[in-house]
Amino acid sequence: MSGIRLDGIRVAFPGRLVFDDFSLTIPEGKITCLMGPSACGKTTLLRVLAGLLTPQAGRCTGLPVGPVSMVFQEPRLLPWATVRENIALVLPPHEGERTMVEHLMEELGLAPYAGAYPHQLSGGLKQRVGLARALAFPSPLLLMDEPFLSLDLVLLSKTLRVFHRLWKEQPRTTVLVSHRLEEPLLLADHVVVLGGAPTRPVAFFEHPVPHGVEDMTDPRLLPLEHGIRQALASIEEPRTSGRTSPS
Ligand SMILES: Nc1ncnc2c1ncn2[C@@H]1O[C@H](COP(=O)(O)OP(=O)(O)OP(=O)(O)O)[C@@H](O)[C@H]1O
Repeated sequence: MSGIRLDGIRVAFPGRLVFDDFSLTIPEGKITCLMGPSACGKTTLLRVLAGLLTPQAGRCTGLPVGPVSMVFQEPRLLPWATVRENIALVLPPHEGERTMVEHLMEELGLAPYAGAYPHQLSGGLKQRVGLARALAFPSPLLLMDEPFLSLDLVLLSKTLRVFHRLWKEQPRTTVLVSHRLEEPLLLADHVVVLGGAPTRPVAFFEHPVPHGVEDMTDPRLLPLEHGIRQALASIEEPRTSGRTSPS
Protein backbone atom coordinates (compact mmCIF):
# COMPACT_ATOMS: atom_id res chain seq x y z
CA MET A 1 0.00 0.00 0.00
CA SER A 2 1.52 3.38 -0.95
CA GLY A 3 1.36 6.16 1.57
CA ILE A 4 3.14 7.52 4.60
CA ARG A 5 5.07 4.89 6.54
CA LEU A 6 5.92 5.25 10.20
CA ASP A 7 8.51 2.63 11.12
CA GLY A 8 9.72 1.82 14.62
CA ILE A 9 8.77 5.23 16.01
CA ARG A 10 9.70 6.07 19.61
CA VAL A 11 8.39 9.16 21.37
CA ALA A 12 9.02 9.63 25.09
CA PHE A 13 8.31 12.65 27.26
CA PRO A 14 9.68 12.93 30.79
CA GLY A 15 7.99 10.13 32.73
CA ARG A 16 5.82 9.03 29.80
CA LEU A 17 6.72 6.63 26.99
CA VAL A 18 4.03 7.28 24.40
CA PHE A 19 5.29 5.26 21.39
CA ASP A 20 7.94 2.57 21.24
CA ASP A 21 8.64 0.66 18.04
CA PHE A 22 5.37 2.01 16.65
CA SER A 23 4.64 1.31 12.98
CA LEU A 24 1.73 2.35 10.80
CA THR A 25 1.04 3.01 7.12
CA ILE A 26 -1.29 5.85 6.19
CA PRO A 27 -2.77 5.29 2.73
CA GLU A 28 -2.21 7.97 0.12
CA GLY A 29 -5.17 10.04 -1.02
CA LYS A 30 -7.54 8.62 1.60
CA ILE A 31 -9.06 9.77 4.88
CA THR A 32 -7.66 7.83 7.83
CA CYS A 33 -9.40 8.31 11.15
CA LEU A 34 -7.34 7.83 14.34
CA MET A 35 -9.28 6.88 17.44
CA GLY A 36 -8.20 5.89 20.93
CA PRO A 37 -8.46 6.89 24.57
CA SER A 38 -7.51 10.31 25.79
CA ALA A 39 -3.74 10.83 26.14
CA CYS A 40 -2.86 7.77 24.02
CA GLY A 41 -0.85 9.97 21.64
CA LYS A 42 -3.15 10.93 18.74
CA THR A 43 -2.10 14.60 18.70
CA THR A 44 1.52 13.55 19.19
CA LEU A 45 1.24 11.39 16.07
CA LEU A 46 -0.16 14.33 14.07
CA ARG A 47 2.76 16.44 15.26
CA VAL A 48 5.21 13.77 14.06
CA LEU A 49 3.46 13.68 10.66
CA ALA A 50 3.53 17.49 10.45
CA GLY A 51 7.27 17.51 11.17
CA LEU A 52 6.71 19.47 14.38
CA LEU A 53 8.08 16.69 16.57
CA THR A 54 11.06 14.48 15.75
CA PRO A 55 10.80 10.99 17.19
CA GLN A 56 13.73 9.74 19.30
CA ALA A 57 13.89 6.65 17.07
CA GLY A 58 12.33 5.32 13.89
CA ARG A 59 11.59 6.69 10.46
CA CYS A 60 8.77 8.49 8.75
CA THR A 61 8.86 8.04 4.97
CA GLY A 62 6.55 8.74 2.06
CA LEU A 63 5.44 12.14 3.28
CA PRO A 64 3.97 14.09 0.36
CA VAL A 65 6.12 16.93 -0.88
CA GLY A 66 4.68 20.35 -0.10
CA PRO A 67 3.10 22.23 2.75
CA VAL A 68 0.98 20.58 5.44
CA SER A 69 -2.45 21.84 6.36
CA MET A 70 -3.48 21.45 10.01
CA VAL A 71 -6.93 21.96 11.51
CA PHE A 72 -7.29 22.13 15.28
CA GLN A 73 -10.20 22.01 17.74
CA GLU A 74 -9.59 25.74 18.12
CA PRO A 75 -9.59 27.10 14.57
CA ARG A 76 -6.92 29.77 15.23
CA LEU A 77 -8.43 32.44 12.99
CA LEU A 78 -6.90 35.86 12.52
CA PRO A 79 -8.97 38.16 14.77
CA TRP A 80 -8.54 41.23 12.57
CA ALA A 81 -9.63 39.50 9.36
CA THR A 82 -13.17 38.76 8.18
CA VAL A 83 -14.46 35.28 7.44
CA ARG A 84 -13.81 35.78 3.73
CA GLU A 85 -10.30 37.10 4.36
CA ASN A 86 -9.46 34.31 6.80
CA ILE A 87 -10.28 31.74 4.13
CA ALA A 88 -8.71 33.62 1.21
CA LEU A 89 -5.41 34.39 2.90
CA VAL A 90 -4.09 30.84 2.45
CA LEU A 91 -4.57 31.03 -1.31
CA PRO A 92 -1.99 32.37 -3.70
CA PRO A 93 -3.67 35.23 -5.62
CA HIS A 94 -5.01 33.87 -8.88
CA GLU A 95 -8.09 34.08 -10.99
CA GLY A 96 -9.98 31.24 -9.35
CA GLU A 97 -9.38 32.47 -5.78
CA ARG A 98 -12.60 34.42 -5.43
CA THR A 99 -14.73 31.68 -6.95
CA MET A 100 -13.19 29.03 -4.71
CA VAL A 101 -13.67 31.08 -1.53
CA GLU A 102 -17.28 31.93 -2.43
CA HIS A 103 -17.94 28.26 -3.26
CA LEU A 104 -16.56 27.04 0.09
CA MET A 105 -18.46 29.70 2.05
CA GLU A 106 -21.68 28.87 0.24
CA GLU A 107 -21.34 25.11 0.77
CA LEU A 108 -20.40 25.41 4.45
CA GLY A 109 -23.20 27.86 5.24
CA LEU A 110 -20.77 30.73 5.83
CA ALA A 111 -21.95 33.08 3.07
CA PRO A 112 -24.14 35.18 5.42
CA TYR A 113 -21.10 35.72 7.68
CA ALA A 114 -18.58 36.57 4.92
CA GLY A 115 -17.94 40.05 6.34
CA ALA A 116 -18.06 39.08 10.02
CA TYR A 117 -15.02 38.94 12.31
CA PRO A 118 -14.13 35.86 14.39
CA HIS A 119 -15.30 37.40 17.70
CA GLN A 120 -18.78 37.73 16.18
CA LEU A 121 -19.02 34.00 15.40
CA SER A 122 -20.17 31.02 17.46
CA GLY A 123 -17.71 28.16 18.12
CA GLY A 124 -19.32 26.01 15.42
CA LEU A 125 -19.12 28.79 12.82
CA LYS A 126 -15.47 29.41 13.65
CA GLN A 127 -14.77 25.73 13.17
CA ARG A 128 -16.42 25.82 9.76
CA VAL A 129 -14.22 28.75 8.76
CA GLY A 130 -11.20 26.66 9.83
CA LEU A 131 -12.47 23.78 7.67
CA ALA A 132 -13.03 26.07 4.67
CA ARG A 133 -9.51 27.44 5.06
CA ALA A 134 -8.04 23.91 5.22
CA LEU A 135 -9.96 22.88 2.11
CA ALA A 136 -8.89 26.04 0.29
CA PHE A 137 -5.20 25.55 1.09
CA PRO A 138 -3.66 23.45 -1.69
CA SER A 139 -1.60 21.11 0.51
CA PRO A 140 -1.08 17.42 -0.29
CA LEU A 141 -1.41 16.45 3.40
CA LEU A 142 -4.28 17.46 5.64
CA LEU A 143 -4.04 16.78 9.39
CA MET A 144 -7.15 17.34 11.49
CA ASP A 145 -7.31 17.22 15.29
CA GLU A 146 -10.97 16.89 16.32
CA PRO A 147 -12.01 19.69 13.98
CA PHE A 148 -15.73 19.01 14.30
CA LEU A 149 -15.90 19.08 18.10
CA SER A 150 -17.96 22.27 18.50
CA LEU A 151 -20.72 21.13 16.17
CA ASP A 152 -23.97 19.85 17.64
CA LEU A 153 -25.15 16.45 16.39
CA VAL A 154 -27.55 17.78 13.74
CA LEU A 155 -25.01 20.19 12.32
CA LEU A 156 -22.27 17.58 12.63
CA SER A 157 -23.83 15.09 10.19
CA LYS A 158 -24.64 17.87 7.74
CA THR A 159 -21.15 19.40 7.95
CA LEU A 160 -19.48 16.01 7.57
CA ARG A 161 -21.47 15.34 4.40
CA VAL A 162 -20.61 18.75 2.96
CA PHE A 163 -16.97 18.40 4.01
CA HIS A 164 -16.80 14.97 2.33
CA ARG A 165 -18.25 16.32 -0.90
CA LEU A 166 -15.81 19.24 -0.94
CA TRP A 167 -12.88 16.98 -0.01
CA LYS A 168 -13.69 14.71 -2.99
CA GLU A 169 -13.32 17.70 -5.32
CA GLN A 170 -9.62 17.71 -4.32
CA PRO A 171 -8.77 14.47 -2.53
CA ARG A 172 -5.52 14.39 -0.55
CA THR A 173 -3.99 12.26 2.17
CA THR A 174 -5.91 13.14 5.32
CA VAL A 175 -5.48 12.07 8.92
CA LEU A 176 -8.36 12.89 11.22
CA VAL A 177 -8.39 12.44 15.00
CA SER A 178 -11.80 11.79 16.50
CA HIS A 179 -13.48 10.64 19.71
CA ARG A 180 -16.92 10.27 18.17
CA LEU A 181 -18.37 7.66 15.83
CA GLU A 182 -19.80 10.12 13.28
CA GLU A 183 -16.43 10.97 11.74
CA PRO A 184 -15.24 7.39 11.10
CA LEU A 185 -18.68 6.29 9.94
CA LEU A 186 -19.53 9.25 7.69
CA LEU A 187 -16.12 10.42 6.52
CA ALA A 188 -13.25 7.94 6.85
CA ASP A 189 -11.92 5.43 4.33
CA HIS A 190 -9.85 3.73 7.03
CA VAL A 191 -10.06 3.67 10.81
CA VAL A 192 -7.14 2.92 13.12
CA VAL A 193 -7.84 2.36 16.80
CA LEU A 194 -4.84 3.06 19.04
CA GLY A 195 -4.35 1.70 22.51
CA GLY A 196 -2.04 0.00 24.97
CA ALA A 197 1.01 1.26 26.74
CA PRO A 198 3.15 2.14 24.97
CA THR A 199 0.55 2.98 22.35
CA ARG A 200 0.20 0.82 19.25
CA PRO A 201 -2.47 0.21 16.61
CA VAL A 202 -4.88 -2.34 18.10
CA ALA A 203 -7.45 -2.52 15.29
CA PHE A 204 -7.80 -1.52 11.64
CA PHE A 205 -11.02 -1.12 9.72
CA GLU A 206 -11.78 -0.33 6.12
CA HIS A 207 -15.01 1.53 5.48
CA PRO A 208 -17.57 -0.93 4.06
CA VAL A 209 -19.08 1.59 1.62
CA PRO A 210 -16.29 3.00 -0.60
CA HIS A 211 -18.23 6.08 -1.73
CA GLY A 212 -19.60 6.89 1.70
CA VAL A 213 -23.12 6.89 3.11
CA GLU A 214 -25.74 9.58 3.50
CA ASP A 215 -26.43 9.15 7.20
CA MET A 216 -25.68 7.20 10.37
CA THR A 217 -28.76 5.01 10.02
CA ASP A 218 -27.41 3.17 6.97
CA PRO A 219 -27.42 -0.51 8.02
CA ARG A 220 -24.19 -1.18 6.11
CA LEU A 221 -22.41 0.79 8.85
CA LEU A 222 -23.35 -1.62 11.62
CA PRO A 223 -20.34 -4.00 11.39
CA LEU A 224 -17.92 -1.05 11.37
CA GLU A 225 -19.66 0.64 14.29
CA HIS A 226 -19.69 -2.60 16.24
CA GLY A 227 -16.01 -3.27 15.46
CA ILE A 228 -14.90 0.21 16.56
CA ARG A 229 -16.95 0.03 19.77
CA GLN A 230 -15.49 -3.38 20.58
CA ALA A 231 -11.92 -2.28 19.89
CA LEU A 232 -12.32 0.85 22.04
CA ALA A 233 -13.92 -1.13 24.86
CA SER A 234 -11.01 -3.56 24.91
CA ILE A 235 -8.42 -0.85 25.57
CA GLU A 236 -6.99 -0.01 28.95
CA GLU A 237 -6.44 3.60 29.90
CA PRO A 238 -2.91 4.58 28.79
CA ARG A 239 -1.92 5.97 32.18
CA THR A 240 -2.11 2.59 33.90
CA SER A 241 1.21 1.36 32.52
CA GLY A 242 3.96 2.23 30.05
CA ARG A 243 5.63 4.81 32.25
CA THR A 244 9.31 5.18 31.78
CA SER A 245 12.15 7.64 31.78
CA PRO A 246 12.88 9.06 28.37
CA SER A 247 16.04 7.83 26.73
N1 LIG B 1 5.20 18.38 25.04
C1 LIG B 1 4.88 17.44 25.92
N2 LIG B 1 5.56 17.30 27.09
C2 LIG B 1 5.27 16.34 27.97
N3 LIG B 1 4.28 15.42 27.78
C3 LIG B 1 3.57 15.51 26.65
C4 LIG B 1 3.83 16.52 25.67
N4 LIG B 1 2.96 16.33 24.65
C5 LIG B 1 2.18 15.28 24.97
N5 LIG B 1 2.55 14.78 26.17
C6 LIG B 1 1.97 13.62 26.83
O1 LIG B 1 1.91 12.58 25.87
C7 LIG B 1 0.71 11.85 26.01
C8 LIG B 1 -0.06 11.88 24.69
O2 LIG B 1 -0.57 13.18 24.49
P1 LIG B 1 -1.48 13.52 23.24
O3 LIG B 1 -1.88 14.96 23.36
O4 LIG B 1 -0.79 13.11 22.00
O5 LIG B 1 -2.73 12.57 23.50
P2 LIG B 1 -4.13 12.49 22.72
O6 LIG B 1 -4.36 11.05 22.41
O7 LIG B 1 -4.14 13.45 21.58
O8 LIG B 1 -5.14 12.95 23.87
P3 LIG B 1 -6.61 13.64 23.80
O9 LIG B 1 -7.49 12.66 23.09
O10 LIG B 1 -6.96 13.82 25.23
O11 LIG B 1 -6.46 14.95 23.05
C9 LIG B 1 -0.05 12.46 27.18
O12 LIG B 1 0.23 11.70 28.36
C10 LIG B 1 0.54 13.85 27.27
O13 LIG B 1 0.48 14.33 28.61
